[in-house]
Amino acid sequence: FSWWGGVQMGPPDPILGVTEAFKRDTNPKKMNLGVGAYRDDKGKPFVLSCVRKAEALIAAKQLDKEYLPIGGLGDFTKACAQLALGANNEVLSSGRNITVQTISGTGSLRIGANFLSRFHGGSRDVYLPKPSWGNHTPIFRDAGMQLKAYRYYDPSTCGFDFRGALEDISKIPEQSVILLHACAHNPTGVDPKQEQWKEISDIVKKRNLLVFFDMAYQGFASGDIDRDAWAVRYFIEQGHNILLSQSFAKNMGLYGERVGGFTVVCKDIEESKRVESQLKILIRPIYSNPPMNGARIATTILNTPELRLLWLEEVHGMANRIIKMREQLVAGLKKSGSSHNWQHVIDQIGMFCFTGLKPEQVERLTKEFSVYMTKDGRISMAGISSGNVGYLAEGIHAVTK
Ligand SMILES: Cc1ncc(COP(=O)(O)O)c(CNOCC(=O)O)c1O
Repeated sequence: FSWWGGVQMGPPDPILGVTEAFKRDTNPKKMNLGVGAYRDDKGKPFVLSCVRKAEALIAAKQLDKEYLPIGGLGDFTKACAQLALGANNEVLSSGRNITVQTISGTGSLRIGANFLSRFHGGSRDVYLPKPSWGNHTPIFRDAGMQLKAYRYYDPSTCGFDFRGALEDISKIPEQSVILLHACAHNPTGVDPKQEQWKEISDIVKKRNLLVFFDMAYQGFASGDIDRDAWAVRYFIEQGHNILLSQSFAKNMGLYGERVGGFTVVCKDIEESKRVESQLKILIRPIYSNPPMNGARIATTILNTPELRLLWLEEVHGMANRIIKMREQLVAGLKKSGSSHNWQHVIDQIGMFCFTGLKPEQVERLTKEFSVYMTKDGRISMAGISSGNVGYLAEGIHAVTK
């Protein structure tokens, strides 16, 4: 007897599906520009040496395996909030934030979505940039929120549709939730300039919107942790009591360790205690308490001066390699004879580049050159190395000339 005759075969995840197709390709020149995970210049996954050193320090302590509290490792949540807000941020000294350890950035977004669904009386509507990270939609939808969108990417310039964004945001009903990518927008790599963030902050305040910042790439975008957190800190300074999700997947390379944090900035410490109590009640029946290993690694790095310094060098190094690949790809396109304007490849920031390739051009690039990427023309810059950037430039030129 079948219990599950009614279960349909679901579509493969658009991002992870690309990797499956890549694996099946036998072309030795094949390139996987799909998944957003950093690779070094040899195309290999990269474990930061500050992580290895932290692991050795932790192992030497012979710590026990007792449960963490529901909200996670206390030293981690403190260091996580300090990293995002800056150590001497008024929010931290007045204790009006509550930060819980989550199952990486996805877990943080989902806890935030569930919290909104249960406690935000304002509106069920969450406004995402158009486009946004593919997983944002099912995360909020499955938590019972309604998804709406505001203009963000301008295909005609492969840049930021600032006017369109302001126009749409100025029409968002009061007390709706607006999701903002703090830096390194996924999938476009397009970030507002600081002057534009200031106007966005003003209009968001005028519309009395609840801000949910997703900061999955702090330090990985520009190479500077303070610069990448500028928008988050500016909005808080302007009086927005934000929600914030953080991930250490990319900036510490802790992908599979699932290290993240969720922060609610409250009116005062009394409110933060009430919110904390409800976050614990929400988390307990989902996974009870979070995994300790990755949180211990991140905390050891952040709180050990020489490891923190080493981390800052290594995250700067990762960002720099990506920026260099952007420059080399554009140089390669010019050398291949392309007459298009590829400036957006250099102007965009973070793991991804929205090339502007049309689906049929993506199709040809895959068929004729075994270059794999998502249909929207997004490429993960991390998949490019000094060894294959020339080949990629030839391929993109061939399908766009
Ligand atoms: C904007 C954003 N938020 C949150 C996350 C959450 O990441 P994690 O749950 O791994 O911390 C990610 C990770 N993206 O995954 C790479 C890809 O799109 O191919 C992200 O891009």
